[in-house]
This record gives sequence, structure tokens and C-alpha cells, in this order.
Amino acid sequence: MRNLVTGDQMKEVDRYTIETIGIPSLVLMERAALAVVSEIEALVNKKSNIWVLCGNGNNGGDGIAVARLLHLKGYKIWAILAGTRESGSREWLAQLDIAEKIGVQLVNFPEFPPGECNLFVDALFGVGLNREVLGTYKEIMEKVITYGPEITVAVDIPSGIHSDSGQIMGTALRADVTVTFGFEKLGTMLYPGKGYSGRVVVADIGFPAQSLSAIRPSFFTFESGDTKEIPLRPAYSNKGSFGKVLVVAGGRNMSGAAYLSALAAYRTGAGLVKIFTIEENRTILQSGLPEAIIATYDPEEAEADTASFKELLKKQCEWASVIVLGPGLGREPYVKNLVEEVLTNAYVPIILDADGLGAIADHPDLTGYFTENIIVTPHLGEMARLTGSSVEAIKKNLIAAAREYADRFGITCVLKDAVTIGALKDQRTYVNSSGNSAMAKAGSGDVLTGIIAGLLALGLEESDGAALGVWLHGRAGDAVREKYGSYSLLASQLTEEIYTILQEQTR
Ligand SMILES: NC(=O)C1=CN([C@@H]2O[C@H](COP(=O)(O)OP(=O)(O)OC[C@H]3O[C@@H](n4cnc5c(N)ncnc54)[C@H](O)[C@@H]3O)[C@@H](O)[C@H]2O)[C@@H](O)CC1
Ligand SMILES: Nc1ncnc2c1ncn2[C@@H]1O[C@H](COP(=O)(O)OP(=O)(O)O)[C@@H](O)[C@H]1O
Ligand SMILES: [K+]
Repeated sequence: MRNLVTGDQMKEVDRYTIETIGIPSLVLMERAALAVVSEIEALVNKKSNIWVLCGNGNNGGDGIAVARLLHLKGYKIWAILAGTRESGSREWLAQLDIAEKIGVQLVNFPEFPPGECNLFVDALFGVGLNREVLGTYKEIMEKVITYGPEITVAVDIPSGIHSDSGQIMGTALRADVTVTFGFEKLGTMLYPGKGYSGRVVVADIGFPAQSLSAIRPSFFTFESGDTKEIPLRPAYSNKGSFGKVLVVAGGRNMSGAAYLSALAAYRTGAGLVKIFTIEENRTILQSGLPEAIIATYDPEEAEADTASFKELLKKQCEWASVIVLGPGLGREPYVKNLVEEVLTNAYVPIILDADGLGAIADHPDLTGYFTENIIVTPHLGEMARLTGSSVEAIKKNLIAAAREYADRFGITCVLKDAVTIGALKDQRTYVNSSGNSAMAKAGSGDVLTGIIAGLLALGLEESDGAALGVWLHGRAGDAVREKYGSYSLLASQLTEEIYTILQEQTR
């Protein structure tokens, strides 16, 4: 598990470290600059022309320190100063004073250094960026973009990227490498910022563990090895020890959704999986996944005799310890009753997805049945329908959208995108860092529901199950891409890789 921070949280950590712990600001800055220099040295040689663009806050202070350290090592270096002395931060002024005495080559914008730039260091704005980039700063950025440096190294965060949302604040500078300090900022984890950041190096510049006490760290991601949090299977056990997953899924022409979800639940470790689907899907599912129990209903009867259908649903719910509700159910009128009955009768965790969410969007009063053991897993289109917002508006701040929906109902909301967000009911927010665009294919989401169900069946509670499920799903996607490349993934192959990731458990 790795903590992530907002810009303001990072400033609090800085402040606590400097003011309460007593590590001087310039010491942190020196270590920050050393970390950047060490990355730069791996990318260039002494013949390279290096330009460092320095704003006049502490990000710019880091930049001047980088220029000084490289100058002392004998690199060909120019520092471009973007702001005025009058508005320079205390540390920036201190760095400038040192650089001038040592003879670092400096130019003031609009002047630019002569010749070409082989490596560009972006130290214009860091976590202090708090508004749209306009005027002179915009001009500077645009000029840098026209110069087209061969390699760009961003200091802390690419300038122009908002450290909380990853949004571009008017203009931003694209980096090949971002050296960030202490903790990764949300802005480099989220698109479009993630796409501007290149490889992100998190440098330890000496923030002590206590500095986290200045904030309540609530954003996190998983990294390799974290699947170890998935419970081991005790030797003294039987299939009943590992949960009963009821997959309520698969309408007309949609048996695949039920298949993928049920298969993923088994592959993740569930002891028993039952698919509750329409009679028409029985044969295909029975032959495709003979390990699953199949229970069926007739959609016409479900429509005509709601009392019997409700009774049938009640029995299914009583059997289950985890329920997946929605993949491929379709949008026939009886689906509303089905969703309502399951939400009313189930006292176990429910993963509500796809057409299950569609029923909620069409009948918002159904949210009245939401309890804390609900996990909703909308993609952006489904989220837009659920909230009445637009996809564009949701994309501007994925975390806020997921968090707001989860908090409104006290549930867990997994908002699926290239970077999936898990707004967990325990108030932590998971930001996913696994997965890839090969997974942008029909059926991937069905597999996710099954993986989360499998984890809950193993005994994880909703928050951990949702976050680890998203992580595991993405890792499986990464494993498939390793073998099959970016184009050819089939959602069913995700289920075939689950075991490779789960083996980390026993390694
Ligand atoms: N001692 C510390 O506090 C440390 C700070 N560090 C660096 O300091 C950075 C943060 O420094 P600052 O808080 O000084 O902020 P920045 O250097 O990110 O920004 C400088 C100033 O730009 C102004 N600004 C914001 N948006 C603007 C816009 N759109 N147009 C024009 N001006 C704008 C802000 O008022 C801000 O004070 C970090 O990202 C990191 O690089 C590191 O050296 C580690 C230690
Ligand atoms: N570009 C991408 N990078 C990483 N993961 C992705 C990408 N595109 C889609 N995914 C993942 O694939 C899944 C798609 O889910 P969903 O849209 O519900 O598909 P379906 O309903 O067809 O099963 C989500 O978990 C999502 O996070
Ligand atoms: K920067």
C-alpha cells in the first residue's frame, strides 16, 4: 500500500516537517534537488545542453538548486528565471543568491538560452499551482513546447497539471520523467495528468513517518505484492468455508456476462457459485461452466406473476453470502422488480453493476434500499445516468464524483475508467494503478464484478474487497497484455491470469 496526497496535504506534510520536526526547508530542498540530479545524470552526458525553467516559488527554488548542482558537476547548464525577484519565495531568493555567487548561467524570460536544448527541467510550478495558467507564464510554456526539448524531467509534478485532479490548468508541459517528493500526488495518478507525467519516481527526501500525522492520509494505491492482503485458504476447510456467490445476471443474448462474472468469482477463490438467469441461458451456461449451479426463471412469468417471482428471488437471496446483481440483465420492465427484491431481501454484500445500475438510474427511489454493504461499479456512462451529470463533468474530477456518490448513500463506489477510483465506505479512497487499454473491451467489467465477489466470499469486507479486486483485475489485465499484446485480449483471459497474481500469496 502506498499513500497518495493532494497538493494541500503535501504542503501540510512540508509544514509539519519544517516547523514541528525542525528539518530546515533548505535541507529538504537540497535533497529534492539531489534526487532530481540523480535521475538527470542517468539520462545525459557532459556534452548535453540542459535548461532548467524556474518559477519563483519553491518549485523554482528546487530548479535553481538542480542547476547549481549540475553546474558544479561540470554540466552545460542554463537556468531560465520566469518570475521576478520581488515575488520570489524566501527559499527561492536563497537559492538564487547562491547560484549567482557560484556563477550558474542565468537568463530572465523572455530571454532564452542560446543553442538547442537536449534535456529540459521543468521547475515552473509544483503543488502551489492553484489557478489557470495565463499571460507571461502561458507564453513561457508555449515557447518551451515550440523548442521541443528531447527529454523533459518535471520537478515534483509537470507544470500546469493540477495536483489534486490531474486536470490541465490551461497549458501543461509534458514530461518523460517526473521526480516527485515524499508521496505521489493524485495529479500524476489521474488522467490527463498521468499522461503528462511519464515515469514517476517517488524520491525519499527525508519526510519522517510522523509527518503523515499532519494529515489524515486517505488516498492510496496498491503495488506489487499487496495481493498478500488476500486471506490465505486454511487447510482445515471445505467449499462452504469460502462463501456462496449468487450471480444474478444474463438476460436475452447476454449469457456471457453471467458466465464471465461467475467464472471470475470461482477463479478468485469462491467456494460455490450459483448463476440465477433466464431459462434460455441454462444450456450454454451449464456446458460453459459446469462448476456453477444454475437456477433459472422465465422472463414472461416474471412479468406476469410478480408474487411467485419475488418468492423465488427471496429464496435465492437467502442462499447467498455475496450477490452480484446486474451484468447483462437487460432492460425489460421486470428487471426493476428483480433489483428491488434483491435489494430488499439480501442482508449480504451486493455488487451492483451494469443493468442493475440502469434500473437504479431509471428508478432513483430504489436507492432507498441502499445499505452499507452495497458496492456499485459504474463506468462513466453509468455514473452519468446515476447522477444526472455529464461524462465530461465527471471526468473533470473522478475522485470527487465517486466520493460524492459513495458518501451520499454510505456505500462503496467503484468508478471504472482507465484509472479506476474506489470511494470506499470506510472513507479511504483507492486510486488504481494497474491495468491497461487492452482491457477496454466488452466483458472486462463483468470479470471485475466476479473478482470482487470472490474476494468478499473469501471473507474480505467491502472496502478492502473492492480496492483489492480492482487492483487484481488490472494486474490480470497487465499479465494478459504481456502475453497477447494490446489488441487481442478477451475478457475471459483475465480470469485465466487471476491465478498467477494470487500465487504471490504463497511466494
Ligand atoms: N520546503 C518546502 O516546502 C519544500 C517544497 N518543495 C517544492 O516546493 C513546491 C511548492 O512550492 P510553492 O508552494 O512555493 O509553490 P509553487 O512553486 O508550486 O508555485 C509558486 C507560486 O506560483 C503561484 N501560482 C499558482 N498558480 C499560478 C498560475 N496559474 N500563474 C501564476 N502563478 C501561479 C502561487 O501563488 C505559488 O505560490 C513543491 O511542489 C516542491 O517542488 C520541495 O523543495 C520540498 C520542500
Ligand atoms: N484504458 C484502460 N485502462 C485500464 N483499464 C481499463 C481501460 N479501459 C477499460 N478498463 C477497465 O475495463 C473494465 C471495463 O468495464 P465495463 O465498461 O463495465 O465493461 P463491460 O460492461 O463491457 O464489462 C473496467 O474495470 C475498466 O476500469
Ligand atoms: K514542475
